[in-house]
Amino acid sequence: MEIGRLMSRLLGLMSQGLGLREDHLRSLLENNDDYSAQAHYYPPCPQPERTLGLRPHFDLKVLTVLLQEEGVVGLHVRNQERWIAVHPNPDALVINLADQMQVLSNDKYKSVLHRAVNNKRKRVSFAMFYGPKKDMSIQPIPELTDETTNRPIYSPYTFNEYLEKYNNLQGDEIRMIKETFKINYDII
Ligand SMILES: O=C(O)CCC(=O)C(=O)O
Ligand SMILES: [Fe+2]
Repeated sequence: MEIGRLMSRLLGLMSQGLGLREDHLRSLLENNDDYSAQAHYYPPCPQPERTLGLRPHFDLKVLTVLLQEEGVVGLHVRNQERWIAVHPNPDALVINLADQMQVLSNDKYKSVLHRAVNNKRKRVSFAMFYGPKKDMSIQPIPELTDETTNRPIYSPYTFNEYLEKYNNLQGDEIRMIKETFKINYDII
């Protein structure tokens, strides 16, 4: 399956980027992984500046592969207090780094805050979310932490616990879930 090959390659490169063995993330997620997909249809909007297609969020899983329709810009990523438009490239997929990758990497990688804006014309995008099964335990990879300068930033949790917190949070604010699992070293 093509998407499986792409994931395997990405996980290999991301493991190397962390200074780990190439198969580290792959073997962590092997037999613990899960794919889901979502198609988005953003209808034509007469006053696009007055609404959002998707409000700012972090993706929940590990990595997201996004296919964007050509000719219309909708995806914005947050970078240094600004929104940057990600122009569709017919020969490229967009890969978004999601929350569980940030936690596994002990914040060496950062999940990306993003949103989708509307346009006067319709837009379609297709997202494939790659992540852990619900019962997988998530915690900073021990090889990336120590007891001095690289202390683990998050305590272990199951992906299901993360999802429950996500589902229980309401309101329009950006949902900051991983932050609730941060270890407070001041009170230990
Ligand atoms: O439509 C887009 O470009 C963004 C979709 C998205 O962020 C998501 O499905 O999580
Ligand atoms: Fe997203």
